[in-house]
Amino acid sequence: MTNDKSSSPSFDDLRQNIDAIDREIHALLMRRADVVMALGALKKTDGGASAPLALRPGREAVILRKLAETHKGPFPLPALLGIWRSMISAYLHMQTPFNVLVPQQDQGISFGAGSLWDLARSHFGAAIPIHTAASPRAIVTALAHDPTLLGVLPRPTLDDWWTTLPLGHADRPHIVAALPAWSSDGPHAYLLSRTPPEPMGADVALILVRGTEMDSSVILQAAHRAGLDDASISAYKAGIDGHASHLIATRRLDAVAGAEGPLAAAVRGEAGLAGLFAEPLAL
Ligand SMILES: C=C(O[C@@H]1C=C(C(=O)O)C=C[C@H]1O)C(=O)O
Repeated sequence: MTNDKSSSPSFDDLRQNIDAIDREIHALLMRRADVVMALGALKKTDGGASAPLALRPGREAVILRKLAETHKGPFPLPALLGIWRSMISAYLHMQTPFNVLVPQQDQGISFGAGSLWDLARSHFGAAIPIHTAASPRAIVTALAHDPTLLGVLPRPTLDDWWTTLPLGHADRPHIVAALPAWSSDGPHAYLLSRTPPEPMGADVALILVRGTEMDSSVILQAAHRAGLDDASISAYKAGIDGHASHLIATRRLDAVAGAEGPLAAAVRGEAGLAGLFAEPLAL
């Protein structure tokens, strides 16, 4: 028989199947919420680490990387990663509420091909509040005053906000992630947070050097002498006041702390870690 009901499930059978799976997914999401909240409570009591933000950008990057490595089958990996990004942001917001700032993009001001708002929305998902700020620099200032804010900033070659990052004390805005989390052509934007940056496995460290040295090759030579053998200048800005800022990228995280002294000496200025980010996944 060709229309044997037992061998080919009906529309109803299949839809009931989907409903049962959806109930399981929902129950698992609620279970994950309980665990995340327990973790959030632990973060508040453990060693007095009552950070205003529970954000762990390194852990988030590791979760996505593992997902990309183990995924098989026809369901599109970007869709899967998008679900996880949205999920992680919502859980983070349950632990410690936060707001995201993106710079306003008026007509004529462009921070790259896409809009930073769209980039932020797809990174954080539907549930996270996003607001505009007057400028990228205004976001750096806002974060310095409010540790529950996150900022999505344009690439450093498109705007000089990075020259104003404070250096020195630990509780200051850092670059903690690159957006989007997966990309065929590298970062389009950086995520700024007061959360201290943490290594996550496939990282790029960014060192900000501010001083009087205008020649980037002098800075690079100093970086190489300091052990940053792969260092490259990722952005450069000369001021009208005879001062220049350089942003140096390196994967030598082990050498970063020691490099700051020699770099500061080379520019007769200051040098410090501007942040760390996980390389976007190249799918
Ligand atoms: C759950 C945690 O807190 C946040 C939420 C995460 C998640 O939902 O997986 C991951 C990292 C953190 O940003 C954690 O620290 O593990």
